[in-house]
Amino acid sequence: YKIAKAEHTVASARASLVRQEDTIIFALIERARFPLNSPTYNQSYTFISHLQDSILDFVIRNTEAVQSKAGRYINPEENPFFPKNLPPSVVPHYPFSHFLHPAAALININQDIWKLYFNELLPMFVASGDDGNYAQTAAADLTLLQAISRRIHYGKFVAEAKFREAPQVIEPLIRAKDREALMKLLTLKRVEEMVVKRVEKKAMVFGQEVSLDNDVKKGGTYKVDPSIVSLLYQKWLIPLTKNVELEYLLKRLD
Ligand SMILES: O=C(O)C(=O)C[C@]1(C(=O)O)C=C[C@@H](O)C=C1
Repeated sequence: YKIAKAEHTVASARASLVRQEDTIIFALIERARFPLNSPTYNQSYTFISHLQDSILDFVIRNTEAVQSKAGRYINPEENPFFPKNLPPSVVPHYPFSHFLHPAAALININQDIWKLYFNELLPMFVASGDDGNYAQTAAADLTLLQAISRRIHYGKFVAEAKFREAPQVIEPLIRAKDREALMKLLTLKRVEEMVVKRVEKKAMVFGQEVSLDNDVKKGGTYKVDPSIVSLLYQKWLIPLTKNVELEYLLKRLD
Protein backbone atom coordinates (compact mmCIF):
# COMPACT_ATOMS: atom_id res chain seq x y z
CA TYR A 1 0.00 0.00 0.00
CA LYS A 2 1.66 3.15 -1.22
CA ILE A 3 1.49 6.39 0.74
CA ALA A 4 1.22 9.39 -1.55
CA LYS A 5 4.03 11.89 -1.50
CA ALA A 6 2.74 14.69 0.65
CA GLU A 7 5.02 17.64 0.13
CA HIS A 8 5.55 20.08 -2.67
CA THR A 9 8.04 22.92 -2.73
CA VAL A 10 7.83 25.91 -5.04
CA ALA A 11 10.64 24.27 -7.03
CA SER A 12 8.85 20.93 -7.37
CA ALA A 13 5.58 22.65 -8.28
CA ARG A 14 7.43 24.60 -10.98
CA ALA A 15 8.97 21.37 -12.26
CA SER A 16 5.46 20.00 -12.70
CA LEU A 17 4.43 23.13 -14.66
CA VAL A 18 7.44 22.62 -16.92
CA ARG A 19 6.46 19.02 -17.61
CA GLN A 20 2.85 20.05 -18.21
CA GLU A 21 4.10 22.34 -21.00
CA ASP A 22 4.95 19.20 -22.98
CA THR A 23 1.43 17.83 -22.49
CA ILE A 24 -0.19 21.09 -23.57
CA ILE A 25 1.98 21.48 -26.67
CA PHE A 26 1.41 17.90 -27.81
CA ALA A 27 -2.33 18.35 -27.24
CA LEU A 28 -2.24 21.53 -29.35
CA ILE A 29 -0.43 19.63 -32.10
CA GLU A 30 -3.05 16.86 -31.98
CA ARG A 31 -5.99 19.27 -32.17
CA ALA A 32 -4.32 21.15 -35.02
CA ARG A 33 -4.39 17.95 -37.11
CA PHE A 34 -8.08 18.64 -37.69
CA PRO A 35 -9.63 21.72 -39.23
CA LEU A 36 -12.18 23.69 -37.22
CA ASN A 37 -14.94 21.13 -37.95
CA SER A 38 -17.68 23.48 -36.81
CA PRO A 39 -20.51 20.86 -36.80
CA THR A 40 -18.74 19.42 -33.71
CA TYR A 41 -19.93 22.48 -31.80
CA ASN A 42 -23.27 23.01 -33.44
CA GLN A 43 -26.40 21.86 -31.63
CA SER A 44 -28.53 22.13 -34.74
CA TYR A 45 -26.29 19.61 -36.51
CA THR A 46 -27.32 16.87 -34.05
CA PHE A 47 -30.86 18.13 -33.53
CA ILE A 48 -32.25 15.59 -35.95
CA SER A 49 -30.82 12.67 -33.94
CA HIS A 50 -32.42 13.91 -30.69
CA LEU A 51 -29.05 14.12 -28.97
CA GLN A 52 -29.97 17.55 -27.49
CA ASP A 53 -26.26 18.28 -27.16
CA SER A 54 -23.59 19.23 -29.63
CA ILE A 55 -21.20 16.40 -30.40
CA LEU A 56 -18.65 18.19 -28.25
CA ASP A 57 -20.94 18.41 -25.21
CA PHE A 58 -22.06 14.83 -25.75
CA VAL A 59 -18.49 13.50 -25.88
CA ILE A 60 -17.28 15.58 -22.95
CA ARG A 61 -20.23 14.85 -20.63
CA ASN A 62 -20.03 11.13 -21.25
CA THR A 63 -16.23 10.92 -21.11
CA GLU A 64 -16.19 12.84 -17.84
CA ALA A 65 -18.87 10.55 -16.41
CA VAL A 66 -16.86 7.43 -17.24
CA GLN A 67 -13.61 8.95 -15.99
CA SER A 68 -15.31 10.10 -12.80
CA LYS A 69 -16.56 6.57 -12.11
CA ALA A 70 -13.03 5.33 -12.71
CA GLY A 71 -11.72 7.77 -10.08
CA ARG A 72 -10.19 10.60 -12.09
CA TYR A 73 -11.61 13.44 -9.99
CA ILE A 74 -10.40 11.96 -6.71
CA ASN A 75 -7.08 13.50 -7.67
CA PRO A 76 -7.11 17.15 -6.48
CA GLU A 77 -5.23 18.14 -9.65
CA GLU A 78 -8.27 17.33 -11.80
CA ASN A 79 -11.31 19.56 -12.25
CA PRO A 80 -14.32 18.53 -14.37
CA PHE A 81 -15.95 20.83 -16.94
CA PHE A 82 -19.44 19.55 -16.12
CA PRO A 83 -19.31 18.99 -12.35
CA LYS A 84 -23.11 18.92 -12.06
CA ASN A 85 -24.56 15.41 -11.90
CA LEU A 86 -21.16 13.78 -12.21
CA PRO A 87 -21.44 10.17 -11.01
CA PRO A 88 -19.19 9.27 -8.06
CA SER A 89 -16.14 7.08 -8.27
CA VAL A 90 -16.89 3.37 -8.09
CA VAL A 91 -13.30 2.27 -7.57
CA PRO A 92 -11.15 2.21 -4.40
CA HIS A 93 -9.76 5.65 -3.57
CA TYR A 94 -6.04 6.15 -3.87
CA PRO A 95 -4.89 8.10 -0.80
CA PHE A 96 -3.92 11.37 -2.49
CA SER A 97 -2.11 13.66 -0.08
CA HIS A 98 -3.99 16.46 1.67
CA PHE A 99 -1.43 19.05 0.68
CA LEU A 100 -4.03 21.68 -0.23
CA HIS A 101 -6.33 23.53 2.13
CA PRO A 102 -9.86 22.05 1.83
CA ALA A 103 -11.20 25.34 0.39
CA ALA A 104 -9.20 24.53 -2.76
CA ALA A 105 -12.09 22.31 -3.83
CA LEU A 106 -14.28 25.42 -4.17
CA ILE A 107 -12.10 26.82 -6.94
CA ASN A 108 -13.05 25.67 -10.43
CA ILE A 109 -12.75 28.23 -13.22
CA ASN A 110 -13.42 25.79 -16.04
CA GLN A 111 -16.39 27.83 -17.27
CA ASP A 112 -14.06 30.73 -17.99
CA ILE A 113 -11.50 28.39 -19.56
CA TRP A 114 -14.23 26.91 -21.74
CA LYS A 115 -15.35 30.29 -23.09
CA LEU A 116 -11.80 31.39 -23.65
CA TYR A 117 -10.94 28.19 -25.47
CA PHE A 118 -13.80 28.26 -27.93
CA ASN A 119 -14.06 32.01 -28.45
CA GLU A 120 -10.42 33.01 -28.57
CA LEU A 121 -8.01 30.16 -28.70
CA LEU A 122 -9.33 27.59 -31.12
CA PRO A 123 -9.77 30.05 -34.01
CA MET A 124 -6.12 31.08 -33.54
CA PHE A 125 -4.48 27.75 -34.24
CA VAL A 126 -6.80 25.56 -36.32
CA ALA A 127 -7.34 25.83 -40.05
CA SER A 128 -10.83 26.53 -41.32
CA GLY A 129 -12.61 23.65 -42.98
CA ASP A 130 -14.49 20.45 -42.33
CA ASP A 131 -13.19 16.88 -42.72
CA GLY A 132 -16.02 15.08 -40.92
CA ASN A 133 -13.94 13.85 -37.99
CA TYR A 134 -16.20 15.37 -35.36
CA ALA A 135 -15.87 12.72 -32.65
CA GLN A 136 -12.08 12.77 -32.98
CA THR A 137 -12.14 16.55 -32.89
CA ALA A 138 -14.21 16.57 -29.69
CA ALA A 139 -11.84 14.06 -28.09
CA ALA A 140 -8.83 16.21 -29.06
CA ASP A 141 -10.56 19.30 -27.66
CA LEU A 142 -11.20 17.53 -24.38
CA THR A 143 -7.60 16.34 -24.02
CA LEU A 144 -6.35 19.86 -24.65
CA LEU A 145 -8.94 21.47 -22.39
CA GLN A 146 -7.99 19.07 -19.60
CA ALA A 147 -4.29 19.84 -20.01
CA ILE A 148 -4.94 23.59 -19.95
CA SER A 149 -7.31 23.30 -17.01
CA ARG A 150 -4.87 21.17 -15.02
CA ARG A 151 -2.12 23.73 -15.60
CA ILE A 152 -4.22 26.67 -14.54
CA HIS A 153 -5.67 24.97 -11.46
CA TYR A 154 -2.20 23.80 -10.53
CA GLY A 155 -1.88 27.37 -9.29
CA LYS A 156 -3.43 26.00 -6.08
CA PHE A 157 -0.36 23.83 -5.51
CA VAL A 158 2.05 26.61 -6.41
CA ALA A 159 0.25 28.98 -4.03
CA GLU A 160 0.20 26.48 -1.17
CA ALA A 161 3.94 25.85 -1.62
CA LYS A 162 4.59 29.59 -1.62
CA PHE A 163 2.43 30.02 1.47
CA ARG A 164 4.32 27.32 3.36
CA GLU A 165 7.65 28.86 2.43
CA ALA A 166 6.71 32.29 3.82
CA PRO A 167 3.56 32.19 5.99
CA GLN A 168 4.71 35.11 8.13
CA VAL A 169 4.83 37.34 5.04
CA ILE A 170 1.66 36.08 3.35
CA GLU A 171 -0.74 35.71 6.30
CA PRO A 172 -1.09 39.42 7.08
CA LEU A 173 -1.78 40.16 3.40
CA ILE A 174 -4.51 37.52 3.35
CA ARG A 175 -6.10 38.92 6.49
CA ALA A 176 -6.01 42.40 4.98
CA LYS A 177 -7.47 40.93 1.73
CA ASP A 178 -4.78 42.90 -0.03
CA ARG A 179 -5.15 41.50 -3.53
CA GLU A 180 -2.68 43.89 -5.04
CA ALA A 181 0.12 43.09 -2.63
CA LEU A 182 -0.56 39.36 -2.90
CA MET A 183 -0.48 39.51 -6.68
CA LYS A 184 2.80 41.39 -6.55
CA LEU A 185 4.24 38.75 -4.25
CA LEU A 186 3.07 35.94 -6.54
CA THR A 187 4.55 37.52 -9.65
CA LEU A 188 8.08 36.79 -10.81
CA LYS A 189 8.59 38.49 -14.16
CA ARG A 190 11.87 36.66 -14.75
CA VAL A 191 10.22 33.25 -14.32
CA GLU A 192 7.34 34.23 -16.59
CA GLU A 193 9.72 35.33 -19.33
CA MET A 194 11.54 32.02 -19.13
CA VAL A 195 8.27 30.10 -19.41
CA VAL A 196 7.17 32.06 -22.47
CA LYS A 197 10.52 31.57 -24.23
CA ARG A 198 10.75 27.90 -23.34
CA VAL A 199 7.30 27.00 -24.65
CA GLU A 200 8.08 28.71 -27.95
CA LYS A 201 11.27 26.64 -28.24
CA LYS A 202 9.44 23.44 -27.28
CA ALA A 203 6.82 24.12 -29.95
CA MET A 204 9.65 24.36 -32.49
CA VAL A 205 11.26 21.13 -31.31
CA PHE A 206 8.09 19.05 -30.84
CA GLY A 207 6.38 20.44 -33.92
CA GLN A 208 9.18 20.13 -36.46
CA GLU A 209 9.16 17.73 -39.38
CA VAL A 210 11.58 14.90 -38.51
CA SER A 211 13.34 13.24 -41.42
CA LEU A 212 16.32 10.91 -41.71
CA ASP A 213 18.29 13.42 -43.77
CA ASN A 214 20.99 15.05 -41.76
CA ASP A 215 20.13 18.55 -42.79
CA VAL A 216 17.57 19.92 -40.38
CA LYS A 217 15.11 21.96 -42.35
CA LYS A 218 15.51 25.57 -41.39
CA GLY A 219 12.61 27.93 -41.58
CA GLY A 220 10.19 25.09 -42.21
CA THR A 221 6.65 25.05 -40.98
CA TYR A 222 5.69 23.74 -37.56
CA LYS A 223 2.71 21.61 -36.62
CA VAL A 224 1.51 24.40 -34.37
CA ASP A 225 2.73 27.98 -34.67
CA PRO A 226 5.36 28.54 -31.91
CA SER A 227 4.47 32.22 -31.58
CA ILE A 228 0.85 31.25 -30.87
CA VAL A 229 2.00 28.89 -28.12
CA SER A 230 4.00 31.65 -26.44
CA LEU A 231 1.10 34.07 -26.85
CA LEU A 232 -1.26 31.54 -25.31
CA TYR A 233 0.97 31.31 -22.24
CA GLN A 234 1.60 35.01 -21.99
CA LYS A 235 -1.94 36.19 -22.48
CA TRP A 236 -3.98 33.45 -20.80
CA LEU A 237 -2.29 30.53 -19.09
CA ILE A 238 0.04 32.50 -16.83
CA PRO A 239 -2.50 35.23 -15.89
CA LEU A 240 -5.20 32.62 -15.14
CA THR A 241 -2.76 30.52 -13.10
CA LYS A 242 -1.99 33.62 -11.06
CA ASN A 243 -5.70 34.31 -10.57
CA VAL A 244 -6.11 30.79 -9.20
CA GLU A 245 -3.10 31.32 -6.93
CA LEU A 246 -4.65 34.55 -5.63
CA GLU A 247 -8.14 33.10 -5.11
CA TYR A 248 -6.60 30.14 -3.32
CA LEU A 249 -4.59 32.32 -0.94
CA LEU A 250 -7.64 34.46 -0.16
CA LYS A 251 -9.37 31.26 1.04
CA ARG A 252 -6.26 29.83 2.69
CA LEU A 253 -7.16 30.91 6.24
CA ASP A 254 -10.90 30.09 6.06
O1 LIG B 1 6.58 29.93 -10.92
C1 LIG B 1 5.83 30.60 -10.21
O2 LIG B 1 6.23 31.21 -9.20
C2 LIG B 1 4.42 30.69 -10.53
O3 LIG B 1 3.68 31.22 -9.74
C3 LIG B 1 3.92 30.19 -11.84
C4 LIG B 1 3.89 31.31 -12.90
C5 LIG B 1 3.34 30.64 -14.17
O4 LIG B 1 2.14 30.67 -14.36
O5 LIG B 1 4.14 30.06 -14.92
C6 LIG B 1 2.96 32.37 -12.43
C7 LIG B 1 3.41 33.47 -11.77
C8 LIG B 1 4.83 33.85 -11.69
O6 LIG B 1 4.99 35.18 -12.05
C9 LIG B 1 5.68 32.97 -12.51
C10 LIG B 1 5.23 31.86 -13.12
